Amino acid sequence: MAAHSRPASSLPIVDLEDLDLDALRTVTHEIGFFHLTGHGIDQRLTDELIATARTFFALPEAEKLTIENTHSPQFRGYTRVGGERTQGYVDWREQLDIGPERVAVDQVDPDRPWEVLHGPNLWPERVPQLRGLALEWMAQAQDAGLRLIRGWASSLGAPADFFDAAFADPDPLLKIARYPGHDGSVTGQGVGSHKDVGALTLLYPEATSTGFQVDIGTPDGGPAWLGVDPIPGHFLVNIGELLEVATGGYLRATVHRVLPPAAGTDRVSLPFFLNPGYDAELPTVPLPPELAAAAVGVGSDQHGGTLHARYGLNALKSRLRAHPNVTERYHRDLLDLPVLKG
Ligand SMILES: O=C(O)CCC(=O)C(=O)O
Ligand SMILES: [Fe+2]
Repeated sequence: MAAHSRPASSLPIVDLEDLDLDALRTVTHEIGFFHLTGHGIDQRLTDELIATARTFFALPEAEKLTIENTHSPQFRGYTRVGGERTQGYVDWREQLDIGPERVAVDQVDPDRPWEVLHGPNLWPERVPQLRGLALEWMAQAQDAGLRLIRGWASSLGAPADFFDAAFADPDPLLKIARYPGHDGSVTGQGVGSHKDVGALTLLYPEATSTGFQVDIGTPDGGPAWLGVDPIPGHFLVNIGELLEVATGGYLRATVHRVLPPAAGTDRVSLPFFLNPGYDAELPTVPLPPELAAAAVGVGSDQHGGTLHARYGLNALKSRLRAHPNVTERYHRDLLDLPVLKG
């Protein structure tokens, strides 16, 4: 446990229907996390997706492993409990990773190694309704995310469409995650502390779920974990490293983690990562002087490495680290690429 732990309390609420740009900018500068309402994502669809995800996770392990990500050079499909790493330590969750349905690239351009991430999803035959539900839900989440992106651009004094070109053909990622209850004997890590690597994350946690924590930091730079309880019907939103880079650190990509739920319970969540296309680079926002004065500069990733403005590099670096089994099987050659070492 971190030295500083605080009881669960609420983050500010942002209403996307009636967006207060000053409030949006301030909360993203100061905390980097908020609850979102007015998002327009159909609650019945969300509930149905969660229920269908639970049907999938309840399948026999052997059935789920028919779509294990070890069958996907694009890191799509199912990750078994214990199959993922954050900061080198094992995470205690199982998940399905879903991206845009694309054709795999035959001849990857060595200057654009992230092309290895383009490809098809792996869908469970036994739960055929998952595909349509997940893709429809992702489309709705993407609409909400793009409205937020325009809000941030406007709130920083740039034209609302400042980032639009980078999101013309985006590469979002939906993780459907389940954290099994755990008695702490193997690990205390549901998912370890990290910043998200894309532009922004819309997270839907089930209303009763516990264990999500945000590092709001102590004045002397130490960790201070704030437990965040879900508000029914709301999403939790945070920005990722790309928006931190694009604003010289004015907007904050904040470290967060999930603790395993108590033994005998579990937690299902839908983190949706809205990202530009892999090839795209987010343009740097020319901040007005009063905001530029408060920009702290860009931090490093959780390994002390460089944050990249080009999403493909950030994404590939994080996928290679998080899923060593897929990396080992298909992408050993990429580990030697100088651009991915930093
Ligand atoms: O499942 C959650 O609640 C959060 C997961 C998360 O932070 C992530 O996958 O990046
Ligand atoms: Fe995250």
